[in-house]
Amino acid sequence: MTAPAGATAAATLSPTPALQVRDLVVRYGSGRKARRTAPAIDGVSFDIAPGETVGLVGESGSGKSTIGKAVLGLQPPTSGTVRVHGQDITRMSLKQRSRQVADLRVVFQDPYSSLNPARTIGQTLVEPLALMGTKGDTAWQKARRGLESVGLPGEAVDRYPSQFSGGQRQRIAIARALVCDPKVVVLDEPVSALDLSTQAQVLNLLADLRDQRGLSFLFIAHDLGVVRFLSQRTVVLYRGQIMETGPVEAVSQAPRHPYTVALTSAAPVPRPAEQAARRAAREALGMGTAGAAAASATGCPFVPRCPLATDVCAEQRPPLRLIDDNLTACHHAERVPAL
Ligand SMILES: Nc1ncnc2c1ncn2[C@@H]1O[C@H](COP(=O)(O)OP(=O)(O)OP(=O)(O)O)[C@@H](O)[C@H]1O
Repeated sequence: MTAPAGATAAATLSPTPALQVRDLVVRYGSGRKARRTAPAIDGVSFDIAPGETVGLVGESGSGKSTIGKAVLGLQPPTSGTVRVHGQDITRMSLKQRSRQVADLRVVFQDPYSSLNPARTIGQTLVEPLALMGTKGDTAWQKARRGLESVGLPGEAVDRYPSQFSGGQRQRIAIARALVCDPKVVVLDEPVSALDLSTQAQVLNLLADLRDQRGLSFLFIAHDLGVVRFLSQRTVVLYRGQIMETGPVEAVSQAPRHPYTVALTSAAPVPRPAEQAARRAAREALGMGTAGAAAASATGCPFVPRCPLATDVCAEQRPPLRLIDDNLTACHHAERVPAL
């Protein structure tokens, strides 16, 4: 596999991906100002195979949600393509997508704002079905079965969102996403608004539904631990570019890129000694308080994190070079001492 130039690295390529993102560039705004600012997404490519879950991780502002929005048609890409089962959906309007692309659905982060409080659960579930041409009793039966498939009683169709807990609302949001039998679901931080025990229940439910139905998930999350639970592969994003991709265990346990190491070290850990070691690792990479100041002074996200880099790069983008097919890194990265 040959990765495109720059920071782009295509994840595993399957012959008929459920979702294919190619050379995606997204710039916010318009006109000269937009052209002068760095793109929010800068040449991202990855595939998701049928039945596969790919975890998209990165710190806040790295561009995870922008990729999710571009895939869902909520943010038009500046260039690049998004294909669902081979169908190029990049230039379709939202209306066209909702009618033609039954294969693609989303679960958002916040179960409190993603459900309309004025509608019953049943009305919320039959709406996407009606758009696809399923109406009347058939739609209501599907809605009841949809609720049962996420562990809620079918009679809940007559109730309102305010009558449910956060975890139950997220189950309803999952039922709404799955009621049209999609093949690909974008999960945009689906458990980050939930408490820990509810997170585990919802993750288990998602894993079961994926395995029963052969679903493909693009699973967006900050938390590598959460990603590890559900995903087969991980894509690590930083400043709109892919830094590292690979099997989830390899990326979590033996990250090859300094940014992934730092991201792993940001995940909460239970033991104080381990926490202290990880904090030291983050400082060594310049991702602690001191490093953040240096990074913002130069605009280069990697060189200030490399303890050996005294000849600080003045480039606005990281001086990336290809180490192998799946990995790009700062030219100083290999000199960062092993942690
Ligand atoms: N509507 C917008 N207009 C202009 N810039 C935006 C807009 N939405 C996002 N951005 C910028 O695009 C970049 C990527 O943002 P995005 O929300 O995709 O990141 P993220 O990784 O999802 O962050 P978080 O985890 O905090 O949600 C950021 O620099 C952000 O400021």
